[in-house]
Amino acid sequence: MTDQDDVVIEVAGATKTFVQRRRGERRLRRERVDVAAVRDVSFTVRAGEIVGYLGPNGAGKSTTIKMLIGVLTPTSGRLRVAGIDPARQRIALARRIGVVFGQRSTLWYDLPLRDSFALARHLYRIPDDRFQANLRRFVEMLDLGPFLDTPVRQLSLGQRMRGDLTAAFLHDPAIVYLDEPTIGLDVVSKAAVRAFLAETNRENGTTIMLTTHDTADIEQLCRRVLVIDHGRLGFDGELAVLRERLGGDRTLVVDLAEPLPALSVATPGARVIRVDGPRQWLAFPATASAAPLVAEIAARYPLVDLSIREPPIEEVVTRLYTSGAPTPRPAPD
Ligand SMILES: Nc1ncnc2c1ncn2[C@@H]1O[C@H](COP(=O)(O)OP(=O)(O)OP(=O)(O)O)[C@@H](O)[C@H]1O
Repeated sequence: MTDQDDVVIEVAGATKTFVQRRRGERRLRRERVDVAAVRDVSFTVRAGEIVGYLGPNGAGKSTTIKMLIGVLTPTSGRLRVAGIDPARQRIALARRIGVVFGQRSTLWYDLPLRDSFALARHLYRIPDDRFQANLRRFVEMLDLGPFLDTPVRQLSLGQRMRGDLTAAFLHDPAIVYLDEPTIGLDVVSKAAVRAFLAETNRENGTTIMLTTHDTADIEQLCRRVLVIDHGRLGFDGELAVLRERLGGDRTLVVDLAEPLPALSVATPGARVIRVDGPRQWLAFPATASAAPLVAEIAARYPLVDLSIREPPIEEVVTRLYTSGAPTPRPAPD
């Protein structure tokens, strides 16, 4: 199998321009304004990847996903999902994909959860053995047993989201798009959603594209991220690379044999930022190796233990959005 055979999502030079009507300068009449929501975006996703699709509000994330599921037709460019042109063969594509929008439910509000699943089975013509096996597994993983007979409108947001996830995965889709799947959930539900996504990706090889503003989702699920801003793809690569490029400082935490005043270190860019008894925190550039700093401290002070902390991903993403788009980088091979 060649690398190309593995590609399940292909976006080549996709552009989507909306016409918006705005009041003109002299407020006499509304003017037509072209808004390029997505501009010349290209990327590919391989089978089995979990990709985080990030960007500030209005960046073009939803527009991209809507083109990928065939709801919007691109103004120009080419999209292929599982070999299918989404806008032209939306129905054929529906069998291959699942979609979860955190803010909107695909479940039937007046029906018990179980009936929404039965409808999905009917709609997607899921073979009975497959349906039963998937349902059993997902209900167990997401702890949905106690709610199966509850009408959806009586479910909490977290219970409803777990129901939506089940509905999206029941027909064994090859690709699932999730738009803010953990928005508004408590920590327990967030953890359940993330564990479910990680497991279905691992066990079923489901390709997952995840739009989120929750940096813990990214941290825990996505090795690769795409960052879009003002409709343009600004970064495509590993989260670790993004962090390295924009991360600012890492922190070396050292435990000394005794409490000491702030250590005086000569390693360029390193400085003590906090002292608490025998423990001290030293910031040093994320792009630098920790080795010289560790060696210096070990040689000059009674070092007992150490650990290195990466900059929080929140900080990295904020930096990315506020610093302008970094140099585009081709998708990793
Ligand atoms: N149907 C539409 N008609 C006109 N303009 C639109 C339409 N849909 C989106 N836009 C515009 O396109 C741009 C991108 O919107 P999009 O919804 O794709 O952003 P987003 O990255 O998903 O944002 P958010 O994080 O807020 O959901 C915005 O400027 C938005 O106003």
